[in-house]
Amino acid sequence: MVFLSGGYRVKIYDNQPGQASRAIAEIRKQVEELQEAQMLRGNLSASEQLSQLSSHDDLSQALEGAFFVQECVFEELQAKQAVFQAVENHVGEDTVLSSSTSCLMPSNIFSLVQNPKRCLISHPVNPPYYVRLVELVPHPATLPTAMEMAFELMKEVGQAPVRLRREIDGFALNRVQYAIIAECWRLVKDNVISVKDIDLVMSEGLGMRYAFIGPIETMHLNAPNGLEDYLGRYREGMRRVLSSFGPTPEFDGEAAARINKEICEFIPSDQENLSARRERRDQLLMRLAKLKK
Ligand SMILES: NC(=O)C1=CN([C@@H]2O[C@H](COP(=O)(O)OP(=O)(O)OC[C@H]3O[C@@H](n4cnc5c(N)ncnc54)[C@H](O)[C@@H]3O)[C@@H](O)[C@H]2O)C=CC1
Ligand SMILES: O=C(O)[C@@H](O)C(=O)[C@H](O)[C@@H](O)CO
Repeated sequence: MVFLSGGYRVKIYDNQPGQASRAIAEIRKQVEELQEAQMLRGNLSASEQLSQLSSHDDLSQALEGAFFVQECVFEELQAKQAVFQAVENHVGEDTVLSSSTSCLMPSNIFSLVQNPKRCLISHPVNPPYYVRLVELVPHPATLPTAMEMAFELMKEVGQAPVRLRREIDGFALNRVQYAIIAECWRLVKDNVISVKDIDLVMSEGLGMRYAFIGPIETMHLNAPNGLEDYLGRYREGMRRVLSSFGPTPEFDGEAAARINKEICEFIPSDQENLSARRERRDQLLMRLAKLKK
């Protein structure tokens, strides 16, 4: 949907028979609903965007003419390795091959690829149509031209790409996200705060600021004379609090059961309720994205 909004021809392949055509039906439904709600991205109408979309049960047909591949298969290393081995047989030397992986290292994913110079990670953030960040992470052999091409493509289709200078486990987004999750989990596990309230700490606290400015700029703006002033005021407190971070908590056992019970109390886990809350989330994210323009 993001690439369609940028006016590109998009060809979908899935190795489950019928899955790609089901995706087409779902995308058509969503694109038409977005246009109805005046939330459709890009300059083309829903019908113009959908005319650029096709599904294929044959991988070579799907790849014919492709200059960029966005792999989106299961988060399983062997599955991704097999996909890129197959894909490489049907594309030109210059076609950029990218993976959506959240956490698998590019040097592992592309380890079986003959020409890894054109391979990289382009990690979106769920839901990518409304959260525009894309992390571009190079394989050790990735050419700068491949990173540059992916960066320009993502900008062109309205995403917000960032570039990592080298691969690292979890990239940037999930390293930060998991550090936050670890401390939130610990505070709830240790009965310091409830699940609902720790989520409000983010959504009504840090998230309000981080929706517009990042952590470092927040520090810079939080003290009269900028970042150095902030560090002068809070360096000791930061050191003391950070030194209290114990080992990574276990995400299972009694704490997990209790936390799951609590979240299901304020977000009932019936599918209808979850779908309604996702729809509300997406509307708010789209309004926030428009506000930030
Ligand atoms: N959905 C999202 O918003 C985000 C997803 N990701 C990453 O994207 C990838 C996909 O995750 P989901 O979106 O949850 O998709 P999913 O796991 O729901 O679906 C994966 C699809 O890949 C297909 N597939 C599996 N093996 C295949 C093969 N060998 N050839 C062709 N198709 C194959 C399956 O039939 C299935 O339709 C994962 O690596 C995930 O970490 C990362 C960030 C955001
Ligand atoms: O929050 C995210 O989008 C990231 O942690 C991910 O990359 C995870 O894969 C997952 O949320 C994507 O569905």
